[in-house]
Amino acid sequence: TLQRELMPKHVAVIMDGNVRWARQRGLPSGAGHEAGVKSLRQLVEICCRWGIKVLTVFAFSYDNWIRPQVEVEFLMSLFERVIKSEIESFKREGIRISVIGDSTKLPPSLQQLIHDAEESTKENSKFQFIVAVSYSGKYDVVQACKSVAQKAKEGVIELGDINESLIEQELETNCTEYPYPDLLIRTSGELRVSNFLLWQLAYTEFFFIQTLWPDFGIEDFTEAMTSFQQRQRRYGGRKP
Ligand SMILES: CC(C)CCOP(=O)(O)OP(=O)(O)O
Ligand SMILES: [Mg+2]
Repeated sequence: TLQRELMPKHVAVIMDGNVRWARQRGLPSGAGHEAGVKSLRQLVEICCRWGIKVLTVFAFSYDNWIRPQVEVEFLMSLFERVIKSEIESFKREGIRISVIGDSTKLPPSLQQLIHDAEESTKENSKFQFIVAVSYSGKYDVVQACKSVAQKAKEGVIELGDINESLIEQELETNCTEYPYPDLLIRTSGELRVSNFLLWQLAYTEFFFIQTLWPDFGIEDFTEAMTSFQQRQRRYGGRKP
């Protein structure tokens, strides 16, 4: 059984398999994404109940912009619908929502919705829900380095000042006090990171599961948690 004191602080999830789930049922891709929203809402509830502090989900990769326009437009409208339908319950449940990624590519109405949702929940400290939308792990590192380079150019810092924490402060995960996921879960059997968080995953435990995201439920999450709680994290050290 799971032990509360061994719960991870920060869980990251690559929600994958929505389209395969839909195809298996002879449904359009949108039906898979709609079903995926239910899995996500359920996971947020469980994380809150189990005392996890941060959940980061990969909702739309910067590389997903190459998908068929009809699917991209469906996803953009789905994100709007979900924020509108969930924002009040997030406020009630003390959930802070943060969005990371290149928001400039999002429809202006979605950008506005995200801004308002972040503003109206930024004081909530019980649980932080980070949604990566139009996000690229490599670009996150690039923009952080650019900020540091700018400070060096302005003479605000010396080259000798540049270290890991200076760069980490500029990463898009600087919106949370727990920027490093303890556990990364990827569904649907794919065994890759797909340009999600990169720097932040340096010492993250990985858990891969065949379940397609729309089918992911408390049994799957319990399996991931059980596996995580059995891990010995040595951060480069060796077995005693
Ligand atoms: C946008 C993203 C969360 C959707 C994840 O599922 P997917 O569209 O990659 O589905 P498939 O891997 O089954 O093609
Ligand atoms: Mg996929």
